[in-house]
Amino acid sequence: MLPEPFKTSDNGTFGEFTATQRWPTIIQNAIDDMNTELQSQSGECKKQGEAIAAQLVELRDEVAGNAPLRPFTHRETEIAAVPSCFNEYLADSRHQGATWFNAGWLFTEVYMYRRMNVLFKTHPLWTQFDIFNRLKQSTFHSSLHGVVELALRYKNLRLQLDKLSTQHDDETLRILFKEFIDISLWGNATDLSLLTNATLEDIKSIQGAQARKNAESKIVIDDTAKAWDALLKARTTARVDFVLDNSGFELYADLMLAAFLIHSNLVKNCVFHGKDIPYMVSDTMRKDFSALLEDLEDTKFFPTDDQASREALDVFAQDIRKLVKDGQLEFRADPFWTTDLDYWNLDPSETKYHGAQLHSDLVKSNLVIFKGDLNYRKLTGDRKWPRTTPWAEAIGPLATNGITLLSLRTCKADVQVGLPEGLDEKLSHAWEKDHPGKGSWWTSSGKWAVICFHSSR
Ligand SMILES: O=P(O)(O)OC[C@@]1(O)O[C@H](CO)[C@@H](O)[C@@H]1O
Ligand SMILES: [Mg+2]
Ligand SMILES: [Mn+2]
Repeated sequence: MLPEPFKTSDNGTFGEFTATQRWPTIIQNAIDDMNTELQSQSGECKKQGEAIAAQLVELRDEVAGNAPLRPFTHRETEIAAVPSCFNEYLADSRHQGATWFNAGWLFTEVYMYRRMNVLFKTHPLWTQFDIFNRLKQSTFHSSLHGVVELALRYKNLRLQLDKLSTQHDDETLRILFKEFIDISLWGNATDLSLLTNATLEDIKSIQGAQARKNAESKIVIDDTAKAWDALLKARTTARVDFVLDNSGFELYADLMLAAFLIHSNLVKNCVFHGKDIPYMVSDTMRKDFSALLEDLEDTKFFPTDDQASREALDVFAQDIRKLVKDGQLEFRADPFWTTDLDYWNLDPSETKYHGAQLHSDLVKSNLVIFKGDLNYRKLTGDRKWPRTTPWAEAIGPLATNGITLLSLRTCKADVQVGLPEGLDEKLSHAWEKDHPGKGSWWTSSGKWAVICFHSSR
């Protein structure tokens, strides 16, 4: 018998907190950004925008008032191309009486972003407007320091990668792989000290290893070595896929990892899977991918009077553009990724919303990297598994249907599996000290991470 998915009505859970406290705030932030945007609009555009803002207020009140979850109307479905999986869920006998604060957390959260998108798609002058764009861009802009630091490191390493791959210095490549995985995992410039413009010897040295140990202590499950072995087996012609999470620095770190894999001749090409609508506030759309490259080359967006830094940013952006032009890096955005379907549907059995299509393509990949917490929730069905449940059990059909996967997850939700006996109790006890009654929320704090691999080949 499968455990139930987490619900927004589960007392004392982070999911309940997210629904009741964070969702109204997220919508209010969107209303505020809309009102800011409207100050520079006029005429019909302003009129439509004001209508959207008013409907966002209604949506906020609907959520805050714990209203029933309504199906999308025929008109909304037609104009906004809403996949019918949402209405199917709401029509399902098991989900009758669903309200915002009493329904599946995963479904309701994804449904909320779809409800917001419908408001824009049903106003002709606003169909392509990303209400989260201002926030995405300002967040990336404020990460200038980490962006420049990483660009300098990369430029330094880039020169040495050719040598490493011809010398077959796999040990150094393995260490660098781990570095780039860690940076992609945390999606920010946490611990760049290991990639200072030190020589490779330094990185291999004792203090490099010590600094790495410190960063590693927060990674409570680490299958990096298994992913490394999978790449070594497929080296020089491997394909690696990234099911993306956030735009901005996290996407930048993912691009760094992809460039490292390709230029170290381990991997031939990478496929990035983004979102087709604005989603979870910060998730990556095609336009965010293009904007990131433009931002790197924009002296106003990333001002630096340091010539070396300026050059490092330009070199990286040009390197990525070349990989795209040469077909070694591809960006796709299948509608499946923004449905409420969990990833047990990445399987031949799911033939309505592209699950089967994506599965037949992803089995050709040597490694599918799923980034972030929401993807982890979808891999495990966001279910109330005991936290020691084996990873292979929690990912259901993905354990046997031929996809080789790696989840790089910073822990930001209630669901957690794969822990050794006793660890949850230990970390809950520690977290309880500063968070009375919320000890189990250590898995929702973003302070710990897991790197979970599985291959059925
Ligand atoms: O996928 P990400 O960006 O790592 O995290 C997504 C997230 O912030 O949103 C949901 C709660 O609103 C949770 O899955 C998680 O906290
Ligand atoms: Mg994330
Ligand atoms: Mn995200």
